[in-house]
Amino acid sequence: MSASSPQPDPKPTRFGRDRTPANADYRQLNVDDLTPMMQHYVETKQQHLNALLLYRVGDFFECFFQDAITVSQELELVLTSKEGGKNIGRVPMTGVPHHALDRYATVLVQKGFAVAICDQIEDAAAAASEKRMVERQITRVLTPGTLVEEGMLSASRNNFLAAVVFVKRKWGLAHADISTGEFFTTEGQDLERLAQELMRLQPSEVLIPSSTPNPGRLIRAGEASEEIPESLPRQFCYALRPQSAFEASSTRERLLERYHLRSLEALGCDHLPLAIRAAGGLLQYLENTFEQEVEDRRAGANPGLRQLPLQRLRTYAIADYLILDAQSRRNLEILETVRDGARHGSLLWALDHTRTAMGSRALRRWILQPLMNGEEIAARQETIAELLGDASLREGLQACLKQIYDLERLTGRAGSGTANARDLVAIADSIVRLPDLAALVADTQAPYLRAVAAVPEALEQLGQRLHQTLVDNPPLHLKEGHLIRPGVNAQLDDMRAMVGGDRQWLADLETQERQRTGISTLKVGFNKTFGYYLALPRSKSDLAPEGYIRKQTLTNEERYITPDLKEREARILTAQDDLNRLEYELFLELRAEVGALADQIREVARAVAALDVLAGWAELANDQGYCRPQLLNSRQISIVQGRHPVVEKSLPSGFFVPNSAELGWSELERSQGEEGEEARPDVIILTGPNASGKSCYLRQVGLIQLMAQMGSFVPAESASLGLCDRIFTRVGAVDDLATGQSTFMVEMNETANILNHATGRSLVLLDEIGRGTATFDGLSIAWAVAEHLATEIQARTIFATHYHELNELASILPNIANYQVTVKEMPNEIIFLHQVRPGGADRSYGIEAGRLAGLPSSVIQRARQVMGQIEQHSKIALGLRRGKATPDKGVKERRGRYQTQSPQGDDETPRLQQLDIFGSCSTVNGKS
Ligand SMILES: Nc1ncnc2c1ncn2[C@@H]1O[C@H](COP(=O)(O)OP(=O)(O)OP(=O)(O)O)[C@@H](O)[C@H]1O
Repeated sequence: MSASSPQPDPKPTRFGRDRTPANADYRQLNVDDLTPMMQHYVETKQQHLNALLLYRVGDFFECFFQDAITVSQELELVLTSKEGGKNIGRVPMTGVPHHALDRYATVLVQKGFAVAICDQIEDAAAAASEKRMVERQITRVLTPGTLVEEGMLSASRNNFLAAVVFVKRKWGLAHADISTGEFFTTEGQDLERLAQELMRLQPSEVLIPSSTPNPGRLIRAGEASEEIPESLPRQFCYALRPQSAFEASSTRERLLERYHLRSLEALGCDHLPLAIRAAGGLLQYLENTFEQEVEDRRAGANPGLRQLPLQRLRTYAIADYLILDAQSRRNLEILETVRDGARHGSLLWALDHTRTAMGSRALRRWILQPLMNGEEIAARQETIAELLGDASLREGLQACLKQIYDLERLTGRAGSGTANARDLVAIADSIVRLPDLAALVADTQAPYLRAVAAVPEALEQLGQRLHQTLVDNPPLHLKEGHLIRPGVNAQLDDMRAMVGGDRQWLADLETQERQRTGISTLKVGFNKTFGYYLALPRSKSDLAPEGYIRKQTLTNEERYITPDLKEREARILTAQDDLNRLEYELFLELRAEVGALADQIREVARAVAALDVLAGWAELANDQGYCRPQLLNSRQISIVQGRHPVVEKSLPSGFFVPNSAELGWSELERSQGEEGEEARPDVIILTGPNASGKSCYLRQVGLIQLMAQMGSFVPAESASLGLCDRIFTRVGAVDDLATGQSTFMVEMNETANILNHATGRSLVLLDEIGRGTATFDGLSIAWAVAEHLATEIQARTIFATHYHELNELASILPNIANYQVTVKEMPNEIIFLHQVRPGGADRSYGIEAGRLAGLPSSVIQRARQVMGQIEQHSKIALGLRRGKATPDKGVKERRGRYQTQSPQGDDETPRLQQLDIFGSCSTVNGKS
């Protein structure tokens, strides 16, 4: 039994033949036979059929019937039983202690369950004295996508709830994070795009219209269901909603009403019917699960309606952002590494120099949504440039940002009525930093710096008021006083003085009674059961004076009360209750004031978060020597001496070998057949030995392009980059056992996806296509894919391969060039230079790698023999060439630019020497 689960019932649960506890299904029981509490439980459960119901009984939240079985299994708690009523017998039961509710509820929600919490809303003693059942109410329904509670959320990522609607291949998608208030909607044409967008958002819960008789059901991640279209990813939790929730006119009305508008034009979605339906359906769900009247008679004051803290709906277009599909995100290790799924070693890790939780969430969003708009990119770049040029401004800002708490989420909790006093103090502590931030940026120019240059007066006043009202370190509990400073409210001060007087009387009583009885060890004490008492050691109990009424006997102590003491006690306790109630009321007023300013606070919070990201990027650019890329409206990709942002960071300083890249044959050149300075290939065939750095190079080009479109500076000496609409990668090959697909099929699916969706504006990074099948099949496919990309799509492509035969393509097609990663062959070893140079490699040194990996020498020897024979006898039929790909004369001449230089070209020796000096070149035998 878990230490924190309730005491087992002495009577064990009866099990049926199938090992299911008896009476697990309350629908098969006669409700009238149930005890009153069980009847109430069942009534409540019937209103929340799709949630697990946690029902407060004393110090525990308990579950009964089938929920008890599920919860005990999911949380590994002991399943016990409780008497259900006359003729009923025992029903399954489990439970968690009330103080551990959040922890257990979080686990259930993370596992994809909805959890309804039914709490006691009055003091149990009051109900007991009137001999009636204590009143309970559903106080919160938790679902994966509707959390605001601290401790249930990760600070560095959004918790999105999404809603989708479809009409044939058209779709609408809305998403919201109620912990930060963000709310977005969009619509599109192609279901594959919808899946990509969901993969970007990684929502915790997706609402989907359904015509089942049981809408509201949650389909947990990975669970099979016919309700979910095949094209949608299965790794999310889906909540089935009735079709009516997404109905066109009611969703429009709901949005108009929410935002007090006459037309949705102001929200930018008036012309997007599916975006409206998705947003309206999402809003309805939130209103149902989140907005409700909260009553709590224990406190005397009523927190009232829990508001839904949503910001204004924002409409966006998928085409406004560079598309990076899930596969490419994975291959480029954007959020986590492929090997172990760790953040350390990912692009996110390399780019994260933020100081606030809001900043770290914004960073994640920006990384997943690189821009297509040159002006927006320029605004970010300008801010970085200004911060880069002024180290003291940057450091000052970062020091100030460090002291700003998570204003977005704190404000969300204030707006929704779930914030405690510490949350409000944290808001105040953050708001009072804003003028410092504004002062620091007073003389700056860049847009993101100007955005924090003025602090709204209302916020400054709010910060002061919060500080003046709340004590510095308030307790977590709101209903036990000690929240409000003296001098804030005259009535409160009077009450405190009165209680203080009575407490002094008690303190004096101890001294008086010690003197009167002559017992120096006499004490005045308090406990919850008996209230105030006078305590004497047992050895002195016969000295107890007249008038002492014995109340309790302990091993070493006798406890007494007196009529005077009881009278004072009644006064103190009543006054203390009144005092706590008044403090709570004052707190609620204050919280509502913060809630009323939520929009303004969040606007500032957004600006702070963006600045935090950019200040971090400026720091990174400064530390790592990044440059400001020039963004162009052409197909050009020119990177001079580029580096891989993550590999570089993981190697000792100076070890990474920079490489340049030129891609993107311009239309002008193509039409004029010109050979100017600008001539660049569309497709690079990249060859080189195993472990020479091919994958690293192609990833580096992709990451530099991505970083540039995020608005960041990039690891290069200089870069001129045309905006990309999409980056595709196919790197490595793994079996997708979960979907039953072989390595080769996964590879082909991904390749098909690229060929079907890439455009002339895309960047395609292919690593070893075709290696998962027989050599000739693989080579033929690789050949055809490269040809298709160069001729049909003309996408900028880097194609890393060990099929050296592909080097032939460059002599056929004008926009293909060969590059290789060079090595230096020594008598007993190969030195990796990691330099990308024009020309094609003719060896992979795979057998060398095998030798150094420890293959038996007999195997190595035999492999060399076999290779010699194959090289002698095999000839790849180059009849694979396509007629239309025959190059013209101009092309043959241009080809020399890419091909004639040998790998052992002029500048190789100096590089080798330089590497030797720094000891940075690696060798296949691992020595440097
Ligand atoms: N430019 C570079 N400077 C320094 N080290 C590098 C560079 N490029 C790659 N490396 C190092 O070489 C290792 C191997 O690189 P990479 O995986 O890119 O090789 P590869 O050519 O793709 O190999 P294979 O063909 O076997 O897949 C990397 O882990 C990295 O540590």
